[in-house]
Amino acid sequence: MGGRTVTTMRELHNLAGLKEGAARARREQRPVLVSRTRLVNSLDPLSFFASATGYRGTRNFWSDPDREVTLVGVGAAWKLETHTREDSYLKTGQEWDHLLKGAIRVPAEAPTGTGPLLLGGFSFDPLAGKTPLWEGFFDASFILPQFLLTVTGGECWLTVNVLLHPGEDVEQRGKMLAEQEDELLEAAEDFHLFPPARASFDVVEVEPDRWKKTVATAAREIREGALEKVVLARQLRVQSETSFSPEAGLYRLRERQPHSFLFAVERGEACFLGASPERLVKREGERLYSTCLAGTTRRGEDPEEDRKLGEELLSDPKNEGEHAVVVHMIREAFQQGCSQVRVPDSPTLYRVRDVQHLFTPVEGTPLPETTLLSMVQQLHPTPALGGFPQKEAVARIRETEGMDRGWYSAPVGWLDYRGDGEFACAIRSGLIRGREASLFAGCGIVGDSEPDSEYEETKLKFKPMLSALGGDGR
Ligand SMILES: C=C(O[C@H]1C=CC=C(C(=O)O)[C@@H]1O)C(=O)O
Ligand SMILES: [Mg+2]
Repeated sequence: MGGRTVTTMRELHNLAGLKEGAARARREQRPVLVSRTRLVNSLDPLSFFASATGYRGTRNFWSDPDREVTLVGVGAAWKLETHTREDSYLKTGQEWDHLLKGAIRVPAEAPTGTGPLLLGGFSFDPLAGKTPLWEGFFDASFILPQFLLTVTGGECWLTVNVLLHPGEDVEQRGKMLAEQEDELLEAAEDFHLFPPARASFDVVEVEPDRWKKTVATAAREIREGALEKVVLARQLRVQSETSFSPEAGLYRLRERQPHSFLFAVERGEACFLGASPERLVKREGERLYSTCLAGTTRRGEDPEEDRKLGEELLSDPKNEGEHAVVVHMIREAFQQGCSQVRVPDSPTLYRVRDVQHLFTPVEGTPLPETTLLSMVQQLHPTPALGGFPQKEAVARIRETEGMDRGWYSAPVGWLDYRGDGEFACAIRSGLIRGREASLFAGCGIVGDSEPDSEYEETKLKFKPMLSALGGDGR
């Protein structure tokens, strides 16, 4: 009884925004976006993701390492999917701005991470050849979710987005949305998340010897001055007898990688997911943030060894070199796009479950013409993912890596109507499609890189995803 009354009230409330939107759509003879945001009962965002089974293929999950904002989008009120060549960042921004013109928000202001926002990302290199592996993952692919759950500041918000076309029956539309919304929330509330069981699967390393040779050649050419640094990645092919599940993967990643971004991008039958410790760029009003994360060692068996390894990393010239190239490039990009750029003089350590990295945060105040996406364009790929100089390094990866990176190490994240949002570098990640998965890991190669130790480094970097698939964390 009570539930029905609330729904009726809400339908009336919804209708106000929808009617205004419909009138505008009719007047301007174009689609108008209406977004309504409201507080809902506390929900586990993963339950919301997992129970939205009717929306498979469009689901997106995102969380920053501090768990300040967790976003789960299901369904698509609008999609942007392009295989463009080089201007996909700016084109995405233009299309988004166009859609937002005349958009109606009820209420007009709500917390960051609510309201109309896009979830998705970009491919690593739009100029690279495409293979069936990444089918469904465009060079730019963003979804404005039909339903967006936002967990922030200890509260849960639900945003419903609808694109109204001229002449649409809003009463009918409003009724349908309210029903779908109720169904989704009820399903999420009733859903019980259980720790997923261990899984067994076969792992095949794709041409590890060839990869080591490519590393040796790259290091030699770097010593000869061809370029300063290149990041070379390799792939594991995983096969199981049963289908891999994105929700089980996210569950394990959330448990085991508390200091990383968590992301899952579902497109069609496939899901790209991971737990990356690396921020590409974040915009929050008048602040822009990035991080330089490059240079790696393992975790110790005990606190003493861990500390010792960390100290060795901080003073190791090879890793310092790998890191310094990244700091140099990101600092320059910030100096072009921002004022008041702040970069510490020396790196500290960033520790996650399987590795420790050299870490330098970067901060600035964006110039008036600087947008989140213009910074993505400036930065991606940083020398932590591509190399330096950027164009030469990416061309080198395209020619020699011999695999389709797709979205691995590319920008993945979100962007809202205010121009705020955040993109992570999609590393420690993998693509699952039914009973198959492809995992990716790479290393920054510099002049004194040794193929065997870089190979060991990739083994550590595969661990989060092997364990996310249900392996024992080999
Ligand atoms: C390219 C990856 O890591 C980058 C990020 C941190 C440390 C790195 C390194 O030490 O080589 C890499 O530049 C990856 O995990 O696949
Ligand atoms: Mg390294």
